[in-house]
Amino acid sequence: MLNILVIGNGQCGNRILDAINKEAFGGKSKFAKFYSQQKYKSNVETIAINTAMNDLKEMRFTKAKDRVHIPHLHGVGANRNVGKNVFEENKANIMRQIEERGNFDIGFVLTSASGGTGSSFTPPLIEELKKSYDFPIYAVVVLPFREEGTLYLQNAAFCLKDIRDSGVDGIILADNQFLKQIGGDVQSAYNSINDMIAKRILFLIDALDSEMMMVTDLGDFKTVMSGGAGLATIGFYEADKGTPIKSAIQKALSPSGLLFSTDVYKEGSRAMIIIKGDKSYLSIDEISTEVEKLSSSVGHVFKGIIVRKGETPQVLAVLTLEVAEELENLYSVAVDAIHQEREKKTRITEQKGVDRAFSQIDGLEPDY
Ligand SMILES: Nc1nc2c(ncn2[C@@H]2O[C@H](COP(=O)(O)OP(=O)(O)OP(=O)(O)O)[C@@H](O)[C@H]2O)c(=O)[nH]1
Repeated sequence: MLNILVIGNGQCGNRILDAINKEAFGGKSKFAKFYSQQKYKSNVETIAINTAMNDLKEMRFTKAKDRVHIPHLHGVGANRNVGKNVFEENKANIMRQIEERGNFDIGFVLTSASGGTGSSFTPPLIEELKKSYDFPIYAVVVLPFREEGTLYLQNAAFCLKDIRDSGVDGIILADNQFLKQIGGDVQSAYNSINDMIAKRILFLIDALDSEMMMVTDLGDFKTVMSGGAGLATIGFYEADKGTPIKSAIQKALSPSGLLFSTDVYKEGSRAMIIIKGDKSYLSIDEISTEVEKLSSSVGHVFKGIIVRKGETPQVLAVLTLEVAEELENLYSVAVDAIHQEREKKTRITEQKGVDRAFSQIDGLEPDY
């Protein structure tokens, strides 16, 4: 049995964590609190960390003892410098909360790259965890909608770089911009994206702790995640009875299955494909053909098969990337945003526009 730590930082991280708990407890919020029986055999400890009390209160499937409030106004207002200081001041408390949960085989830290709390807490938290423990830690990082504004874009660029420098064992990317194809209003898009991420992480956890016909284990996952440029994404597809397994694998690797925009055949570096379902669906020939197709373009592909009686097939693909064109696009937009913010600041200090307006009444008194 694996011991797994999942930490959700900031609003986005908290919500994805809540989606994981929802899925793990079978979606029964009322009962989950009382009968804390997870569906999965791994021991999964979840911790939500936030400066905003309201974000923590909003969680419906995460136990109160798993919600850690770090008092600082109602959040850090997308300011990563403030966030880093708040983390530093509260570091001992946060690390103690984690230490109390015991030791782990693997950890995940979930966050958005672009807000204040999650994006500034995650890099130093991972750094601290890496100093204190020797289990691998993976960051699951949500990139912003590109139209969310200059501050979010610049945060995303610096946050990702900070996470990469933190000693993290790999970064799994999910991109709101790419996933907004799901459609609907913002709240339902968030919920669907969070459910997508939760489902993939829980499948992975389940797979790493399962008896497989063809085995992939934590060691293989670590090898995949250490490939490429330290960046990865996850694809998933749940097929119905009539779908041939080769189409299910193709769909998991296609834009509709992935969390981040990439052509896996061009940008992939290493991969792990895990297929789960009743053995009547699992044609070894079809699986081998698809896996060979992928390995001929990306290099090494680990393959795992979990036989589950009566279940329709599901496919999970973890892919590390050698290059990520979409990330380069994001950085070029972020660089424009940083320049825009800087120019605005210079203009304000040079012109002192508002001060100039006020100075016109210097020395005057109202006359009634
Ligand atoms: N996928 C997804 N993205 C979210 C969700 N909530 C917020 N975001 C995205 O996260 C970014 C904002 O970060 P938050 O996580 O809200 O910020 P925070 O870490 O709580 O930081 P502060 O509120 O500034 O203290 C934006 O890019 C949002 O689009 C969510 O539930 N799901």
